[in-house]
This record gives sequence, structure tokens and C-alpha cells, in this order.
Amino acid sequence: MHMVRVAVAGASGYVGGELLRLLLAHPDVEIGALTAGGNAGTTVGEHQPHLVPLADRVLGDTTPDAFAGHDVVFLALPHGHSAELGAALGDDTLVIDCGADHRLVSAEDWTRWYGGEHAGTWPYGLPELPGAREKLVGTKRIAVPGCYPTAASLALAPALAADLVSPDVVVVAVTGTSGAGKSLKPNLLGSEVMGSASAYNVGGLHRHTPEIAQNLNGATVSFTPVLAPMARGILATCSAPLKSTVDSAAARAVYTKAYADEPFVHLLPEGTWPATAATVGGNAVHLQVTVDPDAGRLVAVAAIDNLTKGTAGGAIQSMNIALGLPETAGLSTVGVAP
Ligand SMILES: NC(=O)C1=CN([C@@H]2O[C@H](COP(=O)(O)OP(=O)(O)OC[C@H]3O[C@@H](n4cnc5c(N)ncnc54)[C@H](OP(=O)(O)O)[C@@H]3O)[C@@H](O)[C@H]2O)C=CC1
Ligand SMILES: CC(=O)N[C@@H](CCC(=O)OP(=O)(O)O)C(=O)O
Repeated sequence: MHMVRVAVAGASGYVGGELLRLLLAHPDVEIGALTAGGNAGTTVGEHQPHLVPLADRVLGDTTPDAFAGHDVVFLALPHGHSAELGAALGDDTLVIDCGADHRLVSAEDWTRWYGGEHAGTWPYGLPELPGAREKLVGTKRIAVPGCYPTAASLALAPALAADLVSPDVVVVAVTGTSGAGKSLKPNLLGSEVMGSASAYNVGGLHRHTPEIAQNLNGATVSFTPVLAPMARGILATCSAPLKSTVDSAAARAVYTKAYADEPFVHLLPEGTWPATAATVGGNAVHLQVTVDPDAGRLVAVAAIDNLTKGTAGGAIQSMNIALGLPETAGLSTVGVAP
């Protein structure tokens, strides 16, 4: 097979940087055009000092012409910037949108949570969800999930599919600061973040709420995000009311079966609980589940690296499926520790 020629729009950002880190190690890929917004004309090395082999590459302007002749174009741009570009690229190009523009099925939800007109729905790049992998095979358009929805949906989907719990879920998820992207925000200044954890968008206000609900077949979702002083990682603690008397062993058996063939979902040994540190840089989801009999609830905890399985790694996993490459090509479950 010929090398797959890949372009990255938004190559100066966090997601662009993580895509390139992974693509540099992908055996079937050659890296083509790299573009940015205001930083066009500067070098990759100025923004991504860890990407040594690309240090001298100059970032181009993000225009449809820049992506001519590429097999795959990753869009790692702010929300609302992907729709026009995606529409301008031909059906012979695989376009993978890391932003939110094409994730939601409901146009009404889009307008309520993001504002403006809905750009349409693309196949959803979370292959571990029931029915999702098949829709990615051969597709030319992929909507990469949000980072919180990746963790929360994989934590709860098996329990809902097996009818262990009612579709009325609570998700409290801790995130690292890179989830917010590189642009400066007052609440993300070092002195505001260091030494403190803070809840935000409390009361069902986070735009990932409808995406989690969509993934969980319309479940009612109470979602609270919490910002913590770390660069990478999401730790999602998820619970739902048990429908009948189920013990932890039975709940674990459901999860073991659901994810038995999933290369990136790692159900931890009984009694051990996920930690974000073990997922850093890897495409793994670390997962554990138990039952709280007094509260009558199932509790599942998932940890991911928001930039890897939570965006760039998941995007490459979905690319592999779309192109008919081995799903794990260029990806690893191995993290960086300590
Ligand atoms: N960070 C995360 O954990 C996750 C992010 N995502 C999504 O991925 C996308 C990228 O996020 P992230 O990398 O964190 O964001 P960053 O802010 O770090 O990077 C944004 C990138 O987009 C470019 N850009 C900004 N405006 C324009 C424009 N008008 N035209 C062309 N390029 C532009 C920037 O270039 P320049 O440097 O020139 O401004 C930069 O390369 C977003 O949609 C985000 O929601 C999804 C899941 C998780
Ligand atoms: C810390 C922080 O701000 N995190 C981001 C995570 C969302 C994200 O990155 O995903 P999208 O692609 O849907 O934007 C947030 O809560 O908005």
C-alpha cells in the first residue's frame, strides 16, 4: 500500500501537536501540509518544541487549496471553523474533524449549545460504542468525540446496554488544563490553576452534556466538570441507579465481556482504580466498575489522556478503521510514568 499522505490544520495547537507526535510514529503515514491561523508563516518548532523532526517546517495558511493532493486532512481548529473547510474538501479526501461541528445529531441541540446553524452530522469516531465501528469503515468524514464524552460514555455504555442501570446518570469529571486549548483564558493562568481544583459549568451547563446523552441513547445526564492542576488527563467518575440487585462481580463480568476485544480499553484488576498519570501519552482507557449497595448505584471510573484517546489518538484510531489499516497502527496503550 502507498503511504497515506496526511495534512493537519491547526498544527500549532495542542491537538495538532499531539496528532503530529503520533503520526510521526505511524508506519503507513507521511506528513504533508501543516497549517495554522495567525501563526501561519512561523515554524512548527516555535510552537511544538517536542516535535524535533518537524522543527523547521513552516506553517501554511488554512485554505482548501493547502490540502489538495492529501489522502487525509485532520481539522484541529476551534469550534465553528471546520464546517466551511470540510464542505470545501472533496469526497475523495478523508476529513477528520477534531472539533465539535459535526458531532451532534440534533440540529436543535447544536443551536442551543453552540449557537448558529448546524453543519450536519458525520460518523462518530468512538469505535468502542455499540454500532459505531461499522459506520467508520470506508467513511470519508469523521467527527472526533469530545474528551469528556469519550471517558463518560465508555464508562457507562456497558451498564446501560446490559440494562443493569436506569438511564439517569451522574458524571463528575476532572480535567487537566490542556483541554481548554492554547489560547489565554483568565481562569487558566498559572496562579489561578496551581494548587486548586475548581468546578465549572455547574448545573448542566457544559456543552458536552448533550453529546454524552446522545452516546447513551438519550439518557438523562447530570454532568459536572472540574478543572485540576495538571496538563493532561480526564478522570470521570460516573454512576447510575441499579435496576435490580447486582453485585460488583456481576457488574465486572458485564464490562469484561463488553470490552473483551477492545484493544484500547483496559479494565483494571479488581480493587484497583484508574489514575490519569498511567494514561499519559497512550491511547488507553483505564476503567473500573463496582456497585455501591447502600446507595443502590453502579459506579464506574474511567481515566484517559484528553489529548490522546480523548482526541488525537482516538482520531487516528478512527482513521485507521476508515482506511482499512490495522486499528492499532501507530498507537499504543503504553503511558508515561511516573
Ligand atoms: N484540547 C483538548 O483536549 C481537546 C480539543 N478538542 C478540539 O480540538 C480543536 C483544537 O483544540 P486545541 O488544539 O486544544 O486548541 P488550540 O487553541 O491549542 O489550537 C487551535 C489551533 O487552531 C488554529 N486556529 C485558530 N483559529 C484559526 C483560524 N481562524 N483559522 C485557522 N486556524 C486557526 C490555531 O492556530 P494559531 O496558532 O495560528 O492561532 C491552532 O493551531 C478544538 O475544536 C477543540 O475543541 C477536542 C477534544 C479535546
Ligand atoms: C479545561 C477545559 O476548558 N476543557 C474543555 C474541554 C472541552 C474540549 O476540549 O472538547 P471540545 O472539543 O468539545 O471543545 C472545556 O471544558 O471546554
